[in-house]
Amino acid sequence: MTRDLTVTEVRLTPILVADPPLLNTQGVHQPYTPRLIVEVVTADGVTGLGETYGDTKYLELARPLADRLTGRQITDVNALFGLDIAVDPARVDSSVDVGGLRGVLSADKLRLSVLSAFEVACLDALGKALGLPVHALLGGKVRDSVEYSAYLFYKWAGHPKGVAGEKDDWGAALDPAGVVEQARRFKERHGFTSFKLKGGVFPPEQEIAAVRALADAFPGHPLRLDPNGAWSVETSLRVAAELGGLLEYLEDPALGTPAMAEVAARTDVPLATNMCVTTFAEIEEAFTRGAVQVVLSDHHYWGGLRNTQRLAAICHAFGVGVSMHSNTHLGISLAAMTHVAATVADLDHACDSHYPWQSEDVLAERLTFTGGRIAVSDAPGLGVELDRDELARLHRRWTEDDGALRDRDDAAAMRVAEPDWVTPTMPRW
Ligand SMILES: O=C([O-])C(=O)C[C@H](O)[C@@H](O)C(=O)[O-]
Ligand SMILES: [Mg+2]
Repeated sequence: MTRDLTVTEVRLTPILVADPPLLNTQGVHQPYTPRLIVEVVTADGVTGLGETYGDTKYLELARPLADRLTGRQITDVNALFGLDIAVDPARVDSSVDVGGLRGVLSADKLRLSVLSAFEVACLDALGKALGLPVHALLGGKVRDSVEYSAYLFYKWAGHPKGVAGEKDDWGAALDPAGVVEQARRFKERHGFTSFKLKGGVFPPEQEIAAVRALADAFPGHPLRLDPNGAWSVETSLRVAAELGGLLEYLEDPALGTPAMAEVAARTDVPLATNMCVTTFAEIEEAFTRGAVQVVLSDHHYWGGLRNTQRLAAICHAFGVGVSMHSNTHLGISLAAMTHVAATVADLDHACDSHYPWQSEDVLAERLTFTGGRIAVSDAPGLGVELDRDELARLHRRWTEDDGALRDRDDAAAMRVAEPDWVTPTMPRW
């Protein structure tokens, strides 16, 4: 049977999705966060799905890219990466993204972050057209399920008074007992057996106490702590000395490759990052200086699933571990992460995922964790279906927003509760 794989339409739908009041070193999550849903439609009527960050700077690039993809074949993904789409320099003039939570900001990284959604959508469409799962298009799975880690956050019970937002049933977690209770729920609801605590919120002593409480409550479960670069080298070393034996790894204790290299040189605790190595250009310095022992790939900003495989190969060559980072994302991206993770042989750590925090999704059927794992789908494409009504509802929320929520700004969200809040100067401790 011949198929017409020509792209006849690319639909871009920005949405706002509910997010609980999760705390990090920059501030707190907004009640709604922007995502972009990409649909690539072929002449045969096959639709492929992709998802990426939805802040304005990503949306601006998505339109010209969508126009350039239209008329090409969905198999033309490599050429997509060669397209010279101009990036407004004003969009990348701050040197970091979301206050540094996503690492450096560059025109190339911005382009890749948008391209990743197009790549995933093309692979989904191709898989559907051929009757093959995405993992098969990536060379085939080496495991039938992918392990994820519970992503624990310090958290308020609700968004600040007067802020419109969805309610959640997780309650507050502001001390060791609250963190342990949250972890218990994660385990009960999803079966996770490893835990990551987002730190950098309270002084290190309090976060050390929380990790100790987790270790007491869940003996033998791998634990991680990630302050998003909020500590000095000396503080990082103190925390490493105190928690050493309890941690699977310490994630981005200090900001930037030189500081991470200094910490790494003076501790045996492995260091992981999704901040100082977020582009291929940053690999050489970090790896040759031994600054990181695990890179947490984010297929959005690394430029898709095939680039994630390339990153894994480079990590392998340098004896550096690889796993996956996650920001607020929906089921399309979780499916994409699971397909690529299934193809990486030496994925030695459970991947991160914010998905359990997302009460809303654009999928007709949510993905579910069993024993902390997502089963690798063998259905054609990503193996997920869009819920168009829900997509329309979340898009309506985006169109009705006055612009205040269309760009993630955790410091601004924090100022609603604490008017004097400013983005902390790093290192914070
Ligand atoms: O692992 C990480 O560093 C992250 O997931 C960064 C995120 O932005 C996280 O800190 C968050 O969403 O608050
Ligand atoms: Mg991190």
